Amino acid sequence: MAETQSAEKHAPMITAKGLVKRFGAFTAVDGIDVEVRAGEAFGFLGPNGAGKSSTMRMIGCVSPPTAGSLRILGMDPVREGPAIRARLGVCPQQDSLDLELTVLENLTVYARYFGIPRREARDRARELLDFVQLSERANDTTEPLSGGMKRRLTIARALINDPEIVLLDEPTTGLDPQARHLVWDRLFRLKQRGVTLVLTTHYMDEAEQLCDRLVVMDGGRIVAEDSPRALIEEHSTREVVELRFGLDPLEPIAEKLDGIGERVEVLPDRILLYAPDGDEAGAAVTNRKLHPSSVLVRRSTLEDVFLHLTGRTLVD
Ligand SMILES: Nc1ncnc2c1ncn2[C@@H]1O[C@H](COP(=O)(O)OP(=O)(O)OP(=O)(O)O)[C@@H](O)[C@H]1O
Repeated sequence: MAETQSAEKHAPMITAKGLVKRFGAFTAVDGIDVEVRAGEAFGFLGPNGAGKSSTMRMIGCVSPPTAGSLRILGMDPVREGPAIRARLGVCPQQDSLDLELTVLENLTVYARYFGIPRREARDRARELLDFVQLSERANDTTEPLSGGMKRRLTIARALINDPEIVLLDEPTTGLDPQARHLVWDRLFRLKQRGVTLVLTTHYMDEAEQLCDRLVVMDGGRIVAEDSPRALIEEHSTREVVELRFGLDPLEPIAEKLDGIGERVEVLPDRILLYAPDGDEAGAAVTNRKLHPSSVLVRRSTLEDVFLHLTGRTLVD
C-alpha cells in the first residue's frame, strides 16, 4: 500500500508520447514527448502558431489527439475525460466570464458544474476572491473590471474545484506590466501550495519567471527542453551585446565583427554579439573602428535561445 502511494506520488501528472494533432491535412502538433511532474510549473514557450494551444486543448480533454499517447493523472483523456476534468483547473486564452453576473456569482455558478454544494461553493468562492485580491469587488458586476482583474477572476474560477493541475493558456497576454506582475505573483503562490501548473506563453520573461522546466515549441515540434537557466547555458553565452548602427546596412558591419565573441546574429534593426564578457566584446568592436549609435550589454535570455534554435525571434 505504502509502495503504491509512493509510486503514485512520483508518477508524472501528464505524459505525452508522440502526441499529434492534425486539422485536416495540416499538422498543428507533430509528435511531441512531454512529461510534467507533480508540483512543478511546466511551460510551453513558442511563437504564435507553434501548437501550444492545440496541445493544451488535448491536455484539457476538449480536443482528442489524432495520434500518439496521452495520460493525465494516469488516465486516458478520451475515455476518462470527465474524471480528469474534475481534477483540472482551466484558464483559457480568452476570458469566458459571464460579464452580467457579479464577481462572486461567476465563481458560485461555475461551482455548480462540479456539483459543489451551495454553501461550500460560497465559502470557497470568498476564499478564492481573497486569494486573487478581488474581495472588495465581490458584489460588483464583472463587466467593468480591468483586464488584469478579469484574468485574476478567471484564475480564481479555475481553482473552484481545488484542482491538482491548473492549465493556463497565455495567462498574461494583453495585460499591462503591473497587472502581469500581480498575476505572476498569484501563480507563484499557487505553485507554493503544491499545485502543478502547466502554461503556454510567447513571453520569454514570463517563462523565465514562472517555469521550473519548459519546452520550446516551433512549428508543432519541440526544439528544446530544460529549465530556463539550463537552456540559456546550453544554447547561448552569458552576455549579449546589442549594437545599433542607425540606418547603415548591417550585413557588411557584421562581417567586420568576425572573431569577436562566439556568435553574431543580424536582426533587421540591430546586431547581436554573443560573448561571455559583453564589456570586453563591446571594447573590441570600438577597437575595430566601428561606431555603433548605441551599445547595450545584457544577460542572455530565452529569446536568445529561441533565436539560436530557430533563426527567428519569438515576438516579431
Ligand atoms: N480548429 C482548427 N482548425 C484548423 N487549424 C487550426 C485549428 N486550431 C489551430 N489550428 C492551426 O494550428 C496551428 C497551431 O495553432 P495553436 O493555436 O495551437 O498555436 P499556438 O502556439 O497556441 O499559437 P497562439 O498563440 O496563436 O494560440 C496554427 O497554424 C493554427 O492556425
